[in-house]
Amino acid sequence: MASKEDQKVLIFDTEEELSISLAEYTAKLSNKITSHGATFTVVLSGGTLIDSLRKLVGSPYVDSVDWAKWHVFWVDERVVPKDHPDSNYKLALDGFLSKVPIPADQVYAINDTLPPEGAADDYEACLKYLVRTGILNVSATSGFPIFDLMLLGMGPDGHIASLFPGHPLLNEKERWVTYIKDSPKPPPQRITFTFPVINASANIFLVVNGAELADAVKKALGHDHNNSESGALLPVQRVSLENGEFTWFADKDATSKLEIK
Ligand SMILES: O=C(O)[C@H](O)[C@@H](O)[C@H](O)[C@H](O)COP(=O)(O)O
Repeated sequence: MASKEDQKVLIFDTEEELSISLAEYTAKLSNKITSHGATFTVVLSGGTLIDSLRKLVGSPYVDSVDWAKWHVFWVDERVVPKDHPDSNYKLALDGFLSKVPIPADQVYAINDTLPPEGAADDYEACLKYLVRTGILNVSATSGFPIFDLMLLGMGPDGHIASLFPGHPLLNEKERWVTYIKDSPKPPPQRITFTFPVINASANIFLVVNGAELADAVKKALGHDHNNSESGALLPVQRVSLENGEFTWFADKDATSKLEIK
């Protein structure tokens, strides 16, 4: 295990071992929260994250989790029909949600009949309604919603959610949910949580697998992470939890350029 001041980095020899640990950590966190009767609010990413969650829907974890208390959201979503191959909702339904008994009305997909602007407004309104009804807590300091767990992936350019390097959205300070129409990662039209919401999370598990992420991991976690000479921060480096725990789940390939002390 390595660590940067406020982050924990778990490094695994194989992706298989990573996925087992991810299931174990997720189930443990869920049980810790739901055993007190509370709901468990979980935010999913797209991409390979859903495959990394595969052990959670198998024994022993699938039987230990109180799925009835889960409320599921997306940190970003492509603005396509929910049955489209590019939909993060479809990806999660096929690979995860269809295998566990989370009540359908506790799974919050975007309104796929709206354009990006409307879909972002609608999703933000949904979150604000859930704050009013007590499903979501808000930070007393920032006023942004606090999710119990965000399960994130990262791109080779260090993007998380649909927050890409150099994009003005990185600086959004007011909105909870916004939209992008020129995503460098196809498809171009998406909605995404903003950094104030991501940074209000109680827990982030960031899953990084594969050698193609090694440069971004080195920049984010390496000893020159202050980037004094290597330019602007990567989006992943803008994760700075107000009052939460940020844990990296990384395989050996993704951390191959780190000098582990
Ligand atoms: O909608 C998306 O595309 C994801 O939310 C995105 O942020 C993803 O997590 C990263 O691009 C990593 O994707 P991979 O896991 O497929 O590498």
